[in-house]
Amino acid sequence: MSERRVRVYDDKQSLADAVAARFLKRLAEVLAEKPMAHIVLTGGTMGETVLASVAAAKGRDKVDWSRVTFWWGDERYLPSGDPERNETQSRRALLDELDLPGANIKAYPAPGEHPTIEAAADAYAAELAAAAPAGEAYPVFDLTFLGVGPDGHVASLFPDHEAVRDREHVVLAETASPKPPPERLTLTLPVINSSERVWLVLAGPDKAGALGLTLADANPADVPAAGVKGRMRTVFFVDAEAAAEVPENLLTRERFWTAAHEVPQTR
Ligand SMILES: O=C(O)[C@H](O)[C@@H](O)[C@H](O)[C@H](O)COP(=O)(O)O
Repeated sequence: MSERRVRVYDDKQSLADAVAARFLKRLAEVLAEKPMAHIVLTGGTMGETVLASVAAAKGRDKVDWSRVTFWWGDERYLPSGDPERNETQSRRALLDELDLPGANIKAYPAPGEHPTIEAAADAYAAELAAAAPAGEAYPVFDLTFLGVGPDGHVASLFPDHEAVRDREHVVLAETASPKPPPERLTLTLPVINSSERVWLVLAGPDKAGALGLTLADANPADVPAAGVKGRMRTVFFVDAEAAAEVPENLLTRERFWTAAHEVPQTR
């Protein structure tokens, strides 16, 4: 039974630090149960801020990162190494600091690697299938991170765009993104929702409307974040500004976790 929670923190930095601490703890719990964890990262400033907090976290090196595979929910279709690529930003914030085999970083193709952007989407779908359990199209994602745009978009699934309604494909090309750059690759909503847990991380007053509509169960075609539902848990980690339009009874107000939540050793 999937449960939806809203956890509110005073400000953007304590939000990012708390999500980072929870991530390391959750990762240790996953690795106590299975040989490889599959994590889906997000682009955007909050996604990057959370990764920077993980990089700075005391418990970071207690994790056996060789047992973690990183995917992305979407990617800007830009040349490899472009500073605007989600992969570049995730590497800079965290991944390049970890003792992590390159094969564990599952980057989307860049322009030129395939004849078309649609072929690039198919190539990433094939990579997901290659890492999947027999007969499945993609791995079991233990945790998917998502940022949320002011219009309620998640990954590169934008309001009223075809991709947000698609239930057939695993990866799609978006060629008219209202958020630059226009060309992107994205997981579809069913694939995002196949995740055991989805954590949406939002900060700032410009997200209050989207969060309010999401929690009021708006139509996902209009507010894609409203269509997000992890198999076990869906948690919105937000700062006080983003929570401004959420009814108090839906909020769990938290202070940043204390060091009491140590990260168990998995190395
Ligand atoms: O490629 C991207 O831009 C992201 O995947 C996108 O979905 C992002 O997460 C949201 O736009 C929120 O971005 P912010 O956290 O910067 O507001």
